[in-house]
Amino acid sequence: MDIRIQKSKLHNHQKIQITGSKSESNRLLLLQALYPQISINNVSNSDDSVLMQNALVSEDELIDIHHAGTAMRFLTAYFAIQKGRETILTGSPRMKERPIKILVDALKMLGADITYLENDGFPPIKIVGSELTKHKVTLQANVSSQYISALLLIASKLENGLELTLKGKITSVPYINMTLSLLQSIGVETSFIENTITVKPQTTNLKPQTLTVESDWSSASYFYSLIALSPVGTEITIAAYKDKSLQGDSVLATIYKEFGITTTFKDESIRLQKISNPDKKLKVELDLKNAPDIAQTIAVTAFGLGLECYMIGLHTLKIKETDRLVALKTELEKLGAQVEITDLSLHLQPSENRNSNIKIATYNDHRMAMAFAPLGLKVPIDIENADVVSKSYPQFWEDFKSIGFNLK
Ligand SMILES: O=C(O)C1=C[C@@H](OP(=O)(O)O)[C@@H](O)[C@H](O)C1
Ligand SMILES: C=C(OP(=O)(O)O)C(=O)O
Repeated sequence: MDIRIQKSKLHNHQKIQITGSKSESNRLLLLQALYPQISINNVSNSDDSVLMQNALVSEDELIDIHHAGTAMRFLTAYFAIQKGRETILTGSPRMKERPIKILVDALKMLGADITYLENDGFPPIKIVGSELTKHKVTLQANVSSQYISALLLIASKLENGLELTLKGKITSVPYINMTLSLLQSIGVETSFIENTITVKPQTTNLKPQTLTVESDWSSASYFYSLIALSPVGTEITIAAYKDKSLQGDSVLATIYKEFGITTTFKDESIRLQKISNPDKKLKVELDLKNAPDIAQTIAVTAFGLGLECYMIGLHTLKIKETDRLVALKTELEKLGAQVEITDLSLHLQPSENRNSNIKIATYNDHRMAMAFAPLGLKVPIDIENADVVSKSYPQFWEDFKSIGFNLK
């Protein structure tokens, strides 16, 4: 399904409810499978969380996780400790290009039995569940934090817990801290000192408890972009958010101040208001190693405002749903932008040039579709395979329509 966004204007003062964080949900679903005393409120209705949920209750040998990277990594660790069970974990063609060797090597060092079924270092993999008897492992931390979170999530079920030593510059740190915070909130003891993370084994039963997932901050980014591209005075309220978030993408509130947006927390909601237009000479400079999922949104906001934007810390973007650096450059250039990329950075030149009626390719990447949609406030635009949004935000187009977007 392609979507055409005609030139649109937002209804002011709207309120939108956003589904639970995909990252928090996928962690808590796995923890709930290990500790059934846990109940979860506001679980994400994203495809990736539904796939995670189904995989955890499935009794099939073959589990296909489609495009869900977090689920792929977390389930690799989960099935490695399901004693006596054989599981084949596979995914979409792109998933078979997303590396998993660092995690598989670490699990094997702890005693796991995992083999590659096609290409070394990549899914599909065959896992024979066993008791992992070792408890110390060192792994490279600069490729994806998901490998680290996967190990931490199963750690309290290992006989002696886990002592993880991280090598190299640690990437996407807030996601590691989110995992540790959720473990602590259910009662598991953890510590993170310098480059060593320790998780104690959980020997007693956890008490029954209900945890509430905060709404997804990466999804909130598209509303920040919308408000940034709207006239001064426009505002929107989105729910349900907390002042103290576990999600690193909550840094949006700080980043979008530069684009003239204020964020006010009230009654578990945030109100985004456009209070000024940024100076045309503004150069947006950011290191996004802690918040890689909002890079596409920010690049498109800067383009829509005609601003120069230089972002570093983007080394993980090449191994996500698509090579997001190449995808951003290709699609922004179709619209008239000038973009240079390296393996870890993107530089967008300032320009008022904006071609209209361009068809944006989405490369099976939900964030390509959602990041480019707000440009519909400036020029008519087509989004190819617009249903990719369901990977993290199935109601995305309904919500955009309800606040004034003219979609065909
Ligand atoms: O742990 C998580 O929930 C995630 C970690 C990040 O991945 P990397 O650590 O690979 O950057 C992020 O991009 C992804 O969308 C979700
Ligand atoms: C990178 C993402 O997800 P995953 O790695 O879980 O596929 C994302 O949602 O932007």
